[in-house]
Amino acid sequence: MSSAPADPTAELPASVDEVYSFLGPSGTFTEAALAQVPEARGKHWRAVNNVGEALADVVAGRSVAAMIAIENSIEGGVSVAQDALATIPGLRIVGEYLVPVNFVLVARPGTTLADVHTVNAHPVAYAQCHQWLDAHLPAHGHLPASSNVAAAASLFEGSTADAAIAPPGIVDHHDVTVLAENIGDNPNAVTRFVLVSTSRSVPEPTGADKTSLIAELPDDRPGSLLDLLEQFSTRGINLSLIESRPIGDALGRYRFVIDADGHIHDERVADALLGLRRFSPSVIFLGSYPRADGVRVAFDQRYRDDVFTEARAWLETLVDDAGAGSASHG
Ligand SMILES: O=C(O)C(=O)C[C@]1(C(=O)O)C=C[C@@H](O)C=C1
Repeated sequence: MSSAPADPTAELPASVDEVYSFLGPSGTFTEAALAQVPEARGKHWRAVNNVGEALADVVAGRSVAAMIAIENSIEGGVSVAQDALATIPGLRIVGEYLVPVNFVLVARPGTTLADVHTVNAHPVAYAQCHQWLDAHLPAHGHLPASSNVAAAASLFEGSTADAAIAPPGIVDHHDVTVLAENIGDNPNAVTRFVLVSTSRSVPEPTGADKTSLIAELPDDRPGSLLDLLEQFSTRGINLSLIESRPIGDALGRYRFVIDADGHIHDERVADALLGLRRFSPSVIFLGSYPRADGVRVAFDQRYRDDVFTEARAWLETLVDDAGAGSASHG
């Protein structure tokens, strides 16, 4: 699945810049996402057990960056990742990667579908295979796993599960029997991954960029969410994602996870951030980075950089005039 599979026995490199953390073991979709990062090629890939451990590596300086799943086209946002980005200070998204995901049902050799009572699977993968499971194993039980590859590996490590949901490439890693192929509800499912670091330097704008933010509403009143959305709509900014997550301190309190088209170095995006900052009690800037699909989203020409610059120059003219005691009304 990946060009540079992790080698857990490899010696730890001298510098932390050489280490990338990812959800292991080798063969996961997360590893396939890391394989898309040119800077990670030839470096040490540290396989960890969950998103929290991957991000803790970055915060503690054990790795330069961590690859984490953030959104699936069927399941939506990966809540554990969204919540971690909202609560762990200092994290920045520096890249976005897409991996098509499809799944097989595997078992120990000799097992048939009729023998399967319990299925081991990562919760995000499990949620993408409901239709097939309901149709073919309506009475099965689910045993959660830390990753899809870990689910398959556990079949040989004393797991009580009879089968596991895994990536098709699992046959290269374990001596499993494939009981069924393409068991995902949607053959075109895609998972979006992000590379997270603590670097304060923002990737250069490419013209096809995304800005990720997490913001809270100032108060619980009619129109509050509309006020938040207006910060973007009045600057001609499209949102590709907006999801609510409970803040966790009381019922009915939410924070909003937002992906906006554009880069913080785009005048319209910077201006929306200023508006958001004035309005919201908590704005987390998670980063501006190139879109994985490279799509340059069209926007209304009234929100071009030079239109903002020209308007600011006009404002400065007014201030100069006023200072000289001859305010212009032009
Ligand atoms: O990377 C893997 O293979 C995983 O098991 C994790 C994960 C996820 O966390 O969303 C990745 C992609 C799939 O959508 C399902 C599970």
